[in-house]
Amino acid sequence: MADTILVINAGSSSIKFQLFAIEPGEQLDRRLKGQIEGIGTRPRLFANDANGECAVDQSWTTDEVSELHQALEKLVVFLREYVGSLPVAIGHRVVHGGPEFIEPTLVNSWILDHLLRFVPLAPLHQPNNLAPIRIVLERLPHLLQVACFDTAFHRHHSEIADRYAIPDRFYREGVRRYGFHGLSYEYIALRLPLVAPEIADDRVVVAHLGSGASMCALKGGKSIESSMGFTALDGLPMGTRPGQIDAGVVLYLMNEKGMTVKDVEHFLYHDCGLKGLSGISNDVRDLLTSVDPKAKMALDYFAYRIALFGGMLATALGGIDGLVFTAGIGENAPTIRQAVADRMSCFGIKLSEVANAKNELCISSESSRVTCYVVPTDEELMIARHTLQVLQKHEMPEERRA
Ligand SMILES: Nc1ncnc2c1ncn2[C@@H]1O[C@H](COP(=O)(O)OP(=O)(O)O)[C@@H](O)[C@H]1O
Ligand SMILES: CC(=O)OP(=O)(O)O
Ligand SMILES: [Mg+2]
Repeated sequence: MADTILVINAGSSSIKFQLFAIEPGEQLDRRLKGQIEGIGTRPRLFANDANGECAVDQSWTTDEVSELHQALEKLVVFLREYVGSLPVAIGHRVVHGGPEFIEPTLVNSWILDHLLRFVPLAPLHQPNNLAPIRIVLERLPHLLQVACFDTAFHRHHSEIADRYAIPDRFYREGVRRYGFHGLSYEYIALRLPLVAPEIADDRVVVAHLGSGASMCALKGGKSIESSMGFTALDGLPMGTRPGQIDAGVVLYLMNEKGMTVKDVEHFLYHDCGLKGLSGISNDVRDLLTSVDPKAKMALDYFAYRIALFGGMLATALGGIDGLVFTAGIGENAPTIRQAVADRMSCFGIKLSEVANAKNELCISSESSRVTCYVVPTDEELMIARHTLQVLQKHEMPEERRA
């Protein structure tokens, strides 16, 4: 079998993974795609092979797999049996790279310790992103591991976009508007010339709507502004996170409600967003099928905020030529896309009802001034590409390195 790259995207309750073979001509060929989901609730490992056939579908009790480490053990057992050989490298999604990590980086224990410093800035993601790296470093120290950062794609924002209106010393120590979902936006930016060439070089707003949700302003394929900031709490409302919120609310919770810092952190990451607003669920599928008026209100609120941020990003771009929807909700929920488009009709956005209902690639109507697309994202493929590039540099003799 060809050399392989394993990609791990370890989230708050799931580990997504993909295995790519490195074919001649440095082509990446997907061999496996799967996840362990429901860690701590209904743990289940499933994966499909390159033909979309089921490679594994296995469930455990919560006693057997109650947390990420146990899920990783199960994944290793499966990969060892199914694949046999070790990958030549593992690429990891790491949500926060802080001010320094602006490109994919080969990890050693020094780098890992450095990345641990960003745990407070991404408490829902960073510990889980780093846990598999630590385990592999301990057990297989010679296996190359590459960290690919969600923040990196946004690190070339202008200073004005990167700042908060707080004293400069905080900016210098790293209190900046980083932005996230960069691997997804980078993938979309690379797809646009292939699937939407007429807007790829222009002013495009991309809405990554998944469990975490954000929007990005792309100018000529480069990120110039994001709805997210210092942490992945800012911007759009999400499954369990509120998005933009007056800092005064946090002060109120602490001063008037006696909540501790930890209470507030838990509240903002786990109890707010669509879940808090609806009191029903954080999952858009549940809200779309619910007849409860609160579900409708939460979805209206979601679409309203997406449209508001769309307007903000269009201003940053000096206009808007394209609107792209991606990730779990963006790719699969026509009703949400329609509600966003209706609220953004002042920009000349008009969807084709038929194309939108079918989740087609181009969903705008002929009369729309802005071309609208649904472009499925692939953060794992982006990570595999980065990992391969780092691998190539690493393996090249010193004198041939750029
Ligand atoms: N068919 C669908 N219709 C509406 N929403 C969906 C559908 N499928 C998935 N989703 C939404 O997508 C979310 C997950 O998106 P995803 O991009 O996989 O997020 P993440 O990678 O952050 O876990 C789910 O929580 C659900 O709300
Ligand atoms: C950064 C972020 O919110 O990621 P996710 O969508 O995976 O939760
Ligand atoms: Mg995600």
